[in-house]
Amino acid sequence: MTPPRDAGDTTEHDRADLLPPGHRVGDWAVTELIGAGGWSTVYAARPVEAARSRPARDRGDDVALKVMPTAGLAPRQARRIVESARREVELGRRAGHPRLIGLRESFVLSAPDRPAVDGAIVLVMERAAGSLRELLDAGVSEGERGGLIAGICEGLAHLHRSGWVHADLKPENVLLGRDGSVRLSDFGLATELTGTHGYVPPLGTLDYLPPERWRAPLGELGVQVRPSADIWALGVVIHEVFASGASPFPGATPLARGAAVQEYGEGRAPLRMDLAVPPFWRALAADCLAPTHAARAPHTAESLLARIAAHEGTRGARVRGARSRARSAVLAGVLCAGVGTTLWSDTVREDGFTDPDRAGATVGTVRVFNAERGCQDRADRDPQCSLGLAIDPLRPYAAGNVVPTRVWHGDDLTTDCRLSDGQPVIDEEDLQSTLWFRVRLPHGSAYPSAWLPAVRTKDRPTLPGCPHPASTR
Ligand SMILES: Nc1ncnc2c1ncn2[C@@H]1O[C@H](COP(=O)(O)OP(=O)(O)OP(=O)(O)O)[C@@H](O)[C@H]1O
Repeated sequence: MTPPRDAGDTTEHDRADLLPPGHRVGDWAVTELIGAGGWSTVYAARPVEAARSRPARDRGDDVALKVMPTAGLAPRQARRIVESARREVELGRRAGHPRLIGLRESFVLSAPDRPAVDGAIVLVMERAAGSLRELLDAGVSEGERGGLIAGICEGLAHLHRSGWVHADLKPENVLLGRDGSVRLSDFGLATELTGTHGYVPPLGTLDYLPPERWRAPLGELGVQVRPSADIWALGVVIHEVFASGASPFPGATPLARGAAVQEYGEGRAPLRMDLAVPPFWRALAADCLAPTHAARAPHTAESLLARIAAHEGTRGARVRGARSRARSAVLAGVLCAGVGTTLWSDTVREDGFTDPDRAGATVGTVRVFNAERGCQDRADRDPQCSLGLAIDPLRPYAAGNVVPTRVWHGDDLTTDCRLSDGQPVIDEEDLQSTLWFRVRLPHGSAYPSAWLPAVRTKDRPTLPGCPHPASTR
């Protein structure tokens, strides 16, 4: 919960705030420091009685104490802390769920001997074994990743169903039980929706703010947020889980990455995900990271969860089927070896695409160019190096507007016309073009033809202009 104008890191705490092991806080005795955020310090603690009578290894009743000091703060800051605690307590009371960290009680600490924490607000929470941030730092195993993301989605789906927006989703706030199960935490910014929006103070963690938050006006009630803001943050987290903690947005600092988010949001830069993110999760993250609220809104936590369930359900079957497919692929490779590299040069058209055999018809070839480093030398048609072809060249070139058929660097596509005033597309080298080529797809494809943006090829064959397509928007 860091002010957006900060660098996104938590501030250093005054050491006088820190409570030593054994210090009594209400009915609890501090056992160790867990960590500190911008406005609070979190300690592990156990019930005072148990601290005296039970062996250290018995941690069944361990709790986490979130201590939010108010002493010495300006009245506005103190009000902010009180408001943040109120939100946490309210949400804990009304929207409890196995995927949300449990809140046991809250009270104001009386500690006249320690003025730094006297009057602090204390939340007594279920203690988690760690956070997703710690797991990312240590390295998440491949087998854990899907389950973690599904757990986060379950928590978000419950929050959104209950009419709340978390508004500060990030790996520090994804806590993990001893069994690895997910518990969302830190509801200090969570807000209840009134209609389609909720309002939050102008705080948050820069790396997880969607493009629209960077220009959101600050009204009397705060800044407007919608559930799609949590979905954006989820997209960043998915990327981090699969790309060793790396953000999908380039930049050495949270502010620089924030600038990259804004460029992307304004259509001035493409979304560039790490190649380590597997295709299914890449597509899911891309939907979460749709640049506008409107494009993101169809991707609810519920719908993402359903997609994950279907994917995880078929994963076992796919792994089992992979061996036999690998055998078939070897056979297919042998059979195709003499065919050459021009794809889909067979005749036929049902859809208005020019029949190359027709007298006088003009067709050309465009060779696919993938500017992404590491993808040009690969011959294995790795899905992570594949490029999409648009369904509609008048709509944004993004997930949701691409045909299922993928293409790779070096593929030759047959094209019969060019459209000069399609949707502008910017490539990885910041070249922008509104030129598109209509290309034909192989028999049996879901669409008979699709559109290649000119930034994805170096070729400029002489072709007639395409009849202007009616947008499918
Ligand atoms: N119930 C809990 N059990 C175990 N660890 C917790 C618990 N609650 C918070 N933590 C950990 O304590 C640390 C501090 O949490 P806190 O909520 O104060 O700040 P933050 O989320 O890191 O930052 P900020 O709130 O300023 O955005 C975090 O690393 C968090 O993972």
